[in-house]
Amino acid sequence: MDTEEVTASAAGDGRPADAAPRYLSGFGNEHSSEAEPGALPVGRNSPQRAPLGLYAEQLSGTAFTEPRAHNRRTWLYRARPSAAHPPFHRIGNGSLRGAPFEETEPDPNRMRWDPLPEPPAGTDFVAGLWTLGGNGDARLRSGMAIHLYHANSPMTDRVFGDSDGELLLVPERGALRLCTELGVLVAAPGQVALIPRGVRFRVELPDGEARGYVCENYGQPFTLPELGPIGANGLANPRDFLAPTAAPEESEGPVEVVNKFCGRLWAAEYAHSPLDVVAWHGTHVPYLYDLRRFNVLGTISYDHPDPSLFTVLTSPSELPGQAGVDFVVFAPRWLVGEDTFRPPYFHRNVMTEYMGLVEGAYDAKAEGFRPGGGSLHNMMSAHGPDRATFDRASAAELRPQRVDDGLAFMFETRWPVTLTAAATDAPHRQRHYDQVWQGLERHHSPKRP
Ligand SMILES: O=C(O)Cc1cc(O)ccc1O
Ligand SMILES: [Fe+2]
Repeated sequence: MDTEEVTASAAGDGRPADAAPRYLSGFGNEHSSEAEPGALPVGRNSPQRAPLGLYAEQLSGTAFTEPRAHNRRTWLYRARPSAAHPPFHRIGNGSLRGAPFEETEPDPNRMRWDPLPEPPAGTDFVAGLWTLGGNGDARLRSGMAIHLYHANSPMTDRVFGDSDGELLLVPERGALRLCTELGVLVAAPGQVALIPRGVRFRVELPDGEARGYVCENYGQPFTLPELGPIGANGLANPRDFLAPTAAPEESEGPVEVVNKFCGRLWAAEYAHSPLDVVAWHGTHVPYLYDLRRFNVLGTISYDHPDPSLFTVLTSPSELPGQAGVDFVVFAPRWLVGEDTFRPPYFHRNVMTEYMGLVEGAYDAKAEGFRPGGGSLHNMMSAHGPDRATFDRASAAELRPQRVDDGLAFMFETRWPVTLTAAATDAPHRQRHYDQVWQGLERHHSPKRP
């Protein structure tokens, strides 16, 4: 039996329950699932002979010795051990890059991009990955990378696994059907999915085409932020995170297993599908989260709180409060602040902010920030409302106001982001982004004492 099964319709993705994958609810749980009764050993992980002739295999996402609260590992019971494969050989990286990022000089300028252009026909998820930039070093398991994807073809006879980090997928157009070693997750725009480090998966495209964003986190696995004085509830609620249930694939090979290892792609031809896990239990699991389930908190008196209040997931670093990367969502909410400039304020931030837009518009930008596009405000760069937004919000009548015309998000990282050459030179980079802050007039002349 699986632990606490729920259906995707309970997850609110609008799909009929019978066609939907079955999910397990909870964040960080010791989940378990078996596709056939008796496949999961009882009372031990490594019996002399695993049930049903399966092979037992441990997948460790954290060091064996990490504290219990952080430890992540999963036991897999599979038709063939992952070890049964020929050597990996290098394959082309396409537009995918990894840290350290050294193709360009770190640039303090504010940047904005339009959505990725159409890919050539036959582009699958892996081929459709395009790296914008990042920081840290995958070899030191530290830092992060920002990728976008645009794909129009399902992955057939190939699966992908990332040794460098976990992948937070943020669909913007078209759902992703993620067939993973632990089962199936369907992530539609408005939802996010996380594939843990090393977990292999294939991406199918139920809508024929898919576009979105990826945060590749080389550092400590994403976890829920502390709630401090907020109390025991709020922000992203743990039970809204959904893990898959075992869904083994039968297919014999050949299957190309693509492995991202220290920034480069390698491949080995397996003679069987590596998605052949019949049962599993553990904590190193993929999950799905519906951003509209986020419990948005904000002021009920005055001023604009810092967007840390919108943190869905955080990857802590060794410095308290300085995340390797935070995933932050600007979900529909009410604004009621009295005598308050309500949109995001002008600011310069030691943390680096990459923003993307899943749909609609964002309340700091009147135009130019498009769904599928993105902006980068690197360490200490000055940004905030564009001129049109400043003028509008400074004059607005301050009634309770619902902001529900968009879904924006931010990857906020402790270290500056260095761009790839492709991102710097991209035809879809907006060359005149600075102009959105032009025309902010002087309204005051300081008086000399
Ligand atoms: O720059 C941005 O739009 C993100 C952001 C939003 C906000 O409400 C406050 C600070 C901040 O960096
Ligand atoms: Fe900002």
